[in-house]
Amino acid sequence: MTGSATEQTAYDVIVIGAGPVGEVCADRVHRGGLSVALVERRLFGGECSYYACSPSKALLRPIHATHASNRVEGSEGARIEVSGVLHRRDIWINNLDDSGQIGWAEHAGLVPLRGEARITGERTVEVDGTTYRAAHAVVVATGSSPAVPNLPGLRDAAPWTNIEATTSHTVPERLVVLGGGVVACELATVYAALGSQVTIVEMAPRLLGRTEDFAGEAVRKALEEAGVTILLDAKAERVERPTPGGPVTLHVAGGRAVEGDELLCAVGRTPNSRDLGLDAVGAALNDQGYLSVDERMTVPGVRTPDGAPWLYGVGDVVGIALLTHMGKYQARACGDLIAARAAGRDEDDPAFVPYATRLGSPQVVFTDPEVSAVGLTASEAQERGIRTRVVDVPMDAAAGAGLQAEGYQGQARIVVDEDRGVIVGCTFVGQDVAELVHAATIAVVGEVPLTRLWHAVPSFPTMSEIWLRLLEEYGL
Ligand SMILES: Cc1cc2nc3c(=O)[nH]c(=O)nc-3n(C[C@H](O)[C@H](O)[C@H](O)COP(=O)(O)OP(=O)(O)OC[C@H]3O[C@@H](n4cnc5c(N)ncnc54)[C@H](O)[C@@H]3O)c2cc1C
Ligand SMILES: NC(=O)c1ccc[n+]([C@@H]2O[C@H](COP(=O)([O-])OP(=O)(O)OC[C@H]3O[C@@H](n4cnc5c(N)ncnc54)[C@H](O)[C@@H]3O)[C@@H](O)[C@H]2O)c1
Repeated sequence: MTGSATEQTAYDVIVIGAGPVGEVCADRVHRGGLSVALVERRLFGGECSYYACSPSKALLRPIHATHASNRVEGSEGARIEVSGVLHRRDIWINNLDDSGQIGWAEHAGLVPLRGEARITGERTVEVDGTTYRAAHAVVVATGSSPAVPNLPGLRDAAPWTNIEATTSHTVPERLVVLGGGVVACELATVYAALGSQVTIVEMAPRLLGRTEDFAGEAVRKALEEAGVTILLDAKAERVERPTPGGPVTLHVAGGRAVEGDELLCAVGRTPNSRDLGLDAVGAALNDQGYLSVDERMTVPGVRTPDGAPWLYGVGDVVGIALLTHMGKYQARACGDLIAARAAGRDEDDPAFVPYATRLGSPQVVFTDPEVSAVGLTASEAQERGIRTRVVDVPMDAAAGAGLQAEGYQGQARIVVDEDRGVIVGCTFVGQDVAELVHAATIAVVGEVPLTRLWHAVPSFPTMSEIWLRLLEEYGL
């Protein structure tokens, strides 16, 4: 605690938003010896813990386990039990009770404050009418919300977003999904397995547009085999829901109409950057509304009269990588930097710059097949002018994949920078490929020369032997 007259309302640092990113940043700052207030308007733990990562993955795991079991001779017959799957999800989101998360914050030495925060001046934050001062820094970690586009009739139709789709206790008979990105594909996998008749309406020509083409194609094929109808190149035009809670119709360009019992809107995110008072202190938002920060997660141009930076942004609200693990990476770097600056220590330590994002963030899409990838796709590497060589190998080239499932299907790709002899991108598609991506991340971020990587021998008979096959195919 700093100061005396304002002793009850002053902290060294105030972190706004207690999602995973805000929590990690606050913890890191506190470990650096500073007092921290952590403000949350909804649930401590954030979107990720209650409406995004945790519930979606809790719902998907039984589906993956069942499919995996049924693909192995001798263990067929596993089946989904809907009530068990939903119960497991409820346990993972603690029935939307955040007391455990608040307990963690208190135990970690943080001061949790419940309420809506707004920046009202230099290092000053108001929370539901009470003003708090930060001696050193304010961190904006307010995350993002589901985007709901201005499609005629859409808002009036009360569409589901990830919030309803991850917490529902009922399974709609027919679910229309607007969008074909990560949220759409994962939640279509869930609801198709729970028994819904699912239709995906995506305006682009393919699913999972940010991944390698073969990944989106494999997921499309698998979803169709699971009974999902997929409309690509489909421009949604308007929505009708004459009776609240009744059937909902999505009209698509060309005269086609799709009817469902619920409509899930999964077309991206909107940063929670408005109504925070950011303009008044000189912070800039980019054209999509994300808070602009420099490479040290510091908001440029916002300084104390002494010239000290005091405003920072981390996580979804800065829009650099909308992923929990990448936000937490920013939070660790930012929290340590704030503590160093407060102590007058050297701020040039490279650890304060989360530079690995530039090389490409790792991501796992938990569809079946899974897609795990890091770094650049082949076309992104070519667009950057890198002299690339693309190496493709079917996943069943590794004996471990064949053991994992009868008739295992999947593909692995590395994108090699030929001038430097290092991998700049890697994608795996197939059952259980999630855990393969960290080795790829080490290769990409570590910029490990292929000639050195050749000496990293994968164990027999694991799926990791795909690395050996990729290097052999490359010519090593
Ligand atoms: C369905 C779905 C599944 C996902 N699955 C994954 C996954 O498997 N892996 C992965 O890496 N990423 C996943 N993501 C992305 C991930 O959820 C986000 O990247 C992550 O939640 C970002 O964390 P954050 O702390 O920045 O923001 P959030 O989790 O959004 O938390 C921000 C918090 O700030 C609070 N807040 C906002 N404004 C204020 C204010 N003015 N005052 C006080 N509090 C405020 C909000 O209430 C919220 O609790 C998924 C996203 C979705 C939608
Ligand atoms: N497993 C994971 O890591 C995971 C899981 C879910 C979400 N996320 C993160 O959350 C973020 C948001 O995911 P998302 O799926 O909402 O967004 P997204 O940007 O990944 O996909 C949105 C999709 O909606 C389509 N679209 C946009 N407007 C449309 C319209 N009017 N009609 C039809 N289609 C339209 C786009 O073409 C795109 O394919 C992602 O950036 C992702 O990184 C991560």
